[in-house]
Amino acid sequence: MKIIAFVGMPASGKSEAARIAAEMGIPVINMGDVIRREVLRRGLEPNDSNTGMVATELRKCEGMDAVAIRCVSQIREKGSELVVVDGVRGIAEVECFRREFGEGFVLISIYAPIEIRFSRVQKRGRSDDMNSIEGLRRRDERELSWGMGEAIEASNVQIENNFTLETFKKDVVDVLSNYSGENPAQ
Ligand SMILES: Nc1ncnc2c1ncn2[C@@H]1O[C@H](COP(=O)(O)OP(=O)(O)OP(=O)(O)O)[C@@H](O)[C@H]1O
Repeated sequence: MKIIAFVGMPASGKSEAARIAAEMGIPVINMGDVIRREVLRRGLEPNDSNTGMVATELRKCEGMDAVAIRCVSQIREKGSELVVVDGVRGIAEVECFRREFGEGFVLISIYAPIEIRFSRVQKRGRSDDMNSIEGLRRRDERELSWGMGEAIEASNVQIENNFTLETFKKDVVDVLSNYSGENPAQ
């Protein structure tokens, strides 16, 4: 079984990469959805402050790999040879997946500079998005405090997302194709 996870700073392009994987017919588990589901279950509005609060609380009560542990059973339930995980946020989550899936776990980091990420956030208009570059910087810091930097450093493959969506799509398809198909290269 191969598990491919995407990691990267907010708005670097992880969801876009997961969407491309889904288009290739690969099942996708979204780690952010685990948190957003919990926010709704608690009857809260799914905005940035509530998703941040619930994510912090889950990790505080259940450990830094709380969200990853919840994903492992969902990954196994897919019963697929290849599953993509969108939204690894910290090194404890990487360690959890490596413990569970060993060499079958591949981490792909996606990089784009903050100015480009902010311009994309402004166009995205998601309910938990921030409306200033300072807001994005604060979110970067929150995610870095969860070990995002170490998770990025632990990645097996890096993809830059500084150019057009077409270029990014081609790069993501190239990397994913290495791991799917009849004769995976790695
Ligand atoms: N190369 C690109 N060119 C133009 N727009 C892009 C590119 N890559 C991503 N985007 C857009 O930028 C926005 C942010 O990307 P996306 O939502 O995939 O980021 P993310 O890493 O999943 O963010 P988060 O961590 O906040 O969930 C989206 O609207 C996406 O469509």
